[in-house]
Amino acid sequence: MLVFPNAKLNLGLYITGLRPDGFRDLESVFVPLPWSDALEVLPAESDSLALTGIPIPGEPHTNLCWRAYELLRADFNLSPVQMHLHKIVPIGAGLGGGSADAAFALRALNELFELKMPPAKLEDYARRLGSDCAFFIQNKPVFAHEKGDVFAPISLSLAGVACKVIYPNLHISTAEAYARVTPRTPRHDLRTSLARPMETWRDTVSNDFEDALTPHYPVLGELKAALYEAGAAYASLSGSGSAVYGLFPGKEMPPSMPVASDYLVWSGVL
Ligand SMILES: C[C@](O)(CO)[C@H](O)COP(=O)(O)OP(=O)(O)OC[C@H]1O[C@@H](n2ccc(N)nc2=O)[C@H](O)[C@@H]1O
Ligand SMILES: Nc1ncnc2c1ncn2[C@@H]1O[C@H](COP(=O)(O)OP(=O)(O)OP(=O)(O)O)[C@@H](O)[C@H]1O
Repeated sequence: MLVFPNAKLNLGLYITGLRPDGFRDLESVFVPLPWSDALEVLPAESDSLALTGIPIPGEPHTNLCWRAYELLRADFNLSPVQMHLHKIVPIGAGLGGGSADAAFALRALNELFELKMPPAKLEDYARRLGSDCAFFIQNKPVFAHEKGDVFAPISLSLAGVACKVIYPNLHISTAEAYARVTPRTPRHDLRTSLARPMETWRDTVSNDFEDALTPHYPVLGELKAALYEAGAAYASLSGSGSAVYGLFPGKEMPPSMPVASDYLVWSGVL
């Protein structure tokens, strides 16, 4: 079975409190971004995991796809599998790429072994692998709160909007990013702000990681300014960075922009 784990963007992200377990409470809207890895999962004589594409730090058995398989194997009688992950989505980017691999592995194994788990059950497994993972089980725009793994439906859709995402070849660790932010009450209600025209989001929709990280990584501010300069109606850091995106509604494609040769860029329509 071949699946294509896609990335996500965060529209607004507010870190609202510190939880007793040391994690933060947050509020954000997640939307799928069609920048994808490729993951093949097949029944096999013996277990194996092949990794190609962008190198992933860590031992293969700690890869989130493999951890997804081990999580299910602890509860179900699964035969060996061979997995092949071709990594395309940049790592440490705030795009949830590793989390998507884990969630798509759970979904693929559910189908392959006919486990018949409903989405809510798959989300429970996904939460055990990372805060971002559960989003990718249903993979549609949602308002996320608590640890970012509890969802409420939202009517917003960015379908058809031109978008550019720029990864400035900078790995920002999620834990490091959270450590730099002091939780606070959001200045604006996120869902109310997002219901207004996109041109107003610049003044009312923000990502708390941006204020905390930009002084340490000025390139984040420079990319955001360049996206506005190129005509974006809204531009922001995604998640804990370092990817920065711009939205260009009404355009068939985002404008071309010169960037350094070691940056990774996704341009397309959501
Ligand atoms: C920044 C976001 O991408 C926004 O969507 C996510 O919150 C990150 O989710 P993730 O990469 O799946 O993160 P996890 O693997 O669960 O956690 C990595 C580290 O981030 C911090 N963390 C994560 C989520 C959260 N709600 N509070 C936290 O404080 C913790 O220090 C944790 O050890
Ligand atoms: N399939 C995978 N893809 C990416 N990272 C993985 C994967 N499996 C395990 N990891 C580990 O997770 C770390 C990346 O986590 P990190 O949270 O920084 O990035 P991410 O999952 O790509 O996206 P985000 O920045 O949105 O959380 C890597 O350093 C690697 O050790």
